[in-house]
Amino acid sequence: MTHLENDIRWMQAAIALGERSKGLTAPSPSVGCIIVNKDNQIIGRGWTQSGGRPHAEAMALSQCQSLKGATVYVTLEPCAHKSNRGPTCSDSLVAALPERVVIACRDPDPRTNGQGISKMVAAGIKVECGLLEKQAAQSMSGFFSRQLKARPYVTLKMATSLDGCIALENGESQWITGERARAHAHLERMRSELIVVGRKTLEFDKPSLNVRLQGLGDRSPKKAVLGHGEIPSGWIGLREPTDIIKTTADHVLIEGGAKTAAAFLKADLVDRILLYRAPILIGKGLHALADIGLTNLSEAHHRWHLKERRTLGNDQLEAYLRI
Ligand SMILES: NC(=O)C1=CN([C@@H]2O[C@H](COP(=O)(O)OP(=O)(O)OC[C@H]3O[C@@H](n4cnc5c(N)ncnc54)[C@H](OP(=O)(O)O)[C@@H]3O)[C@@H](O)[C@H]2O)C=CC1
Ligand SMILES: Nc1c(N[C@@H]2O[C@H](COP(=O)(O)O)[C@@H](O)[C@H]2O)[nH]c(=O)[nH]c1=O
Ligand SMILES: [Zn+2]
Repeated sequence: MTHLENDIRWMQAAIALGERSKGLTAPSPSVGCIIVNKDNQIIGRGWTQSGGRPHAEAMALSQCQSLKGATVYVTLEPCAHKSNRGPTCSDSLVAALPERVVIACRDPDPRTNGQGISKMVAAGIKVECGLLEKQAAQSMSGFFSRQLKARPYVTLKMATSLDGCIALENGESQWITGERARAHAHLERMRSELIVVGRKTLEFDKPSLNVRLQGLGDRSPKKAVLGHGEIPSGWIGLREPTDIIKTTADHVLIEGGAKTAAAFLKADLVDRILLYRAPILIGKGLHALADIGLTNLSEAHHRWHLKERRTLGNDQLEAYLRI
């Protein structure tokens, strides 16, 4: 394995650690950190804890005796700002003095942005930034979206038939996709702070919108309804799609129906589409999307690119990111 391949492997592991707390840390990012000694063995692992503290680096550092000759892999630039909620990670790293710190993404938060790197460089630590930057930024998508676009990261989920329907004409939609696809969708719920459905879906499906995966029930997010009627107890009411900006969520999952999905697309608020497609035909049913205001076919192209494709039982999942 080359030096670069080795760095990539550890950074991928750090990204996977950060993903563990996605959905739990808002408004903080879910950072991952791995520390390896001079023999390339793991001596510390950390990820941002629930509520945003302790930070990933603090957790990983607490497991190490000495960082002599060590390399720290971290998905986000170590923080440089003072907080009464915990130590400043760049100061902690300067005190621990590893040989190298490899960072995926520079922190866009102005309290750190470059200052964490400068402190460590000034202390004589070799610092490299930019390894697997895109992949790491995707793992902290909600944080980057709030910092750079001042809104949460929005995923639209649709469970369709082969012919693009999400329900029969009479509204029946449970179930289109099979158990494995639905379990995967529950993992997506777990990584969100808020799930949104439209008023018709609320009335017709009476959905639970919780995480029904063994041991992960406490990772169920908040739920919201888009519309103008009464708001049931325990739900958040959204009068229009842009109301998600006012919530505390960094990752929002839109679970439909057709009018709600179209409303978020029309408002240009969708960053990612999860298309779960079952091998069934519905024919005269409810099409996945209501009007999105398209007047010209050329406007529809070059908006989405396929990021991932996988088989889940009998169903297919395609994940698309906005271009
Ligand atoms: N297979 C799947 O993945 C899914 C299937 N479904 C199915 O979809 C069907 C329901 O879909 P559909 O009929 O399209 O209804 P929706 O669930 O999308 O709800 C429509 C309502 O949402 C509100 N709404 C929509 N757009 C806006 C907007 N821009 N601003 C404010 N409020 C808005 C309105 O509420 P109001 O009238 O209060 O103003 C509207 O009546 C059901 O049969 C359900 O089973 C649902 C989810 C997923
Ligand atoms: N029909 C359908 C889905 N429907 C979505 O799931 C909601 C029901 O959630 P819950 O009550 O928690 O099970 C429903 O209102 C709609 O948003 N999802 C899928 O993965 N596959 C499916 O075939
Ligand atoms: Zn920190």
